[in-house]
Amino acid sequence: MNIEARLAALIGPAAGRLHTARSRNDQVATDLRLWLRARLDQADEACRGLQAALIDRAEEHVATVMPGFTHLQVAQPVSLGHHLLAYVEMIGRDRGRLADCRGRLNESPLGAAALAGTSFPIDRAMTAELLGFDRPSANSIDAVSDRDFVVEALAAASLVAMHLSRLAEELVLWSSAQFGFIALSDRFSTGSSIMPQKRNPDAAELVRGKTGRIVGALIGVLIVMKGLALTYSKDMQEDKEPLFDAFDSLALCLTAATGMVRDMTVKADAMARAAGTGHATATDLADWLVQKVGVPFREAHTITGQIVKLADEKGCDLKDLALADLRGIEPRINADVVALLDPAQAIARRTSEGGTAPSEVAKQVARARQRFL
Ligand SMILES: N/C(=N\CCC[C@H](N)C(=O)O)N[C@@H](CC(=O)O)C(=O)O
Repeated sequence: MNIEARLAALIGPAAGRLHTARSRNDQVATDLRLWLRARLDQADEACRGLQAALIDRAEEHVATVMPGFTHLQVAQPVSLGHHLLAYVEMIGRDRGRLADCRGRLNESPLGAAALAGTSFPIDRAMTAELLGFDRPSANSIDAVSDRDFVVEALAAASLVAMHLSRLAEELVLWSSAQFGFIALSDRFSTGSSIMPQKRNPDAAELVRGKTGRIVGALIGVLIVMKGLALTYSKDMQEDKEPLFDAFDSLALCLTAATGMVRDMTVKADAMARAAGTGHATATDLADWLVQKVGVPFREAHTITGQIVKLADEKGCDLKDLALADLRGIEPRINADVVALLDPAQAIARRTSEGGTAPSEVAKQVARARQRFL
């Protein structure tokens, strides 16, 4: 209506012809699809940038040993590069979802008019093509009624944000004094107004926090839409604020995550030390007992459990026990086991496809570059 008024001021009554065969109902549905299409493309590009940063850092740290966790308890040693590539896969699926959403939303509602179509002899295929849509929408009532493309985009954005939030949580943990695995750069951390020693991982915390906003936007639009009889109702105007906010927040989060990954200093020594605690190679000992001594896995599990208990009593890690201590519990253990318990050797053995051995992670890096960049 504003454009029409401005045109009237410029060219006079002929401006009144502009709205022929149109309604705000098909116009707003068209404009929103055009806007969202551009933002989905930007989000995809930003995801690709994050993948590039993760792949570069993974390549640098193919053989950097760190503890892998389950239940946030030390589980088995892994390669840091392997861990970072896990996020590359997640963001890769996110990009697939953004692309699926783009494909489905790229139909032109223009010409649906208010809801029933129009008696004017318009060419919907021509306007669809001029606006870069794949085709005109098939049903004029559907064209002005639904905002499922908004919900779908917000769902895809929520999944990206959820992945970024998990990455951010790890950066928060890893940069703490207790972990000491990384240092975030000054660009992405701040001091405290009162405690001079502090470096707070603000940017990572904000990524985690903004994820709540983005998921909130998804739930908000779903709730707006769920009770609306067809076709257009003014309630649908409430889709804009959460949608715009969510995509602004997502862009910020992707920029911050990419910067943090590129800038972070990896403290490989601290990671290696941590991988040598928590008896991270206990599974390797149990597997050796199965493979070399021939005991059933359950018995190997029990023997290894007794050895772990002994290490706890002595206040050391499993890998630091003397051979005599190991043999005191299981006499069939021999000197081969000493090297076996080294975390670096533990990762090197896990050569199964997609596994954590540096040789395998190097292959994953090369494949990820081909698939995503
Ligand atoms: N008021 C209205 N549509 C407004 C759509 C734009 C709105 N700002 C939005 O974002 O949904 N619909 C009228 C038709 C019209 O004004 O074209 C109706 O269906 O009665």
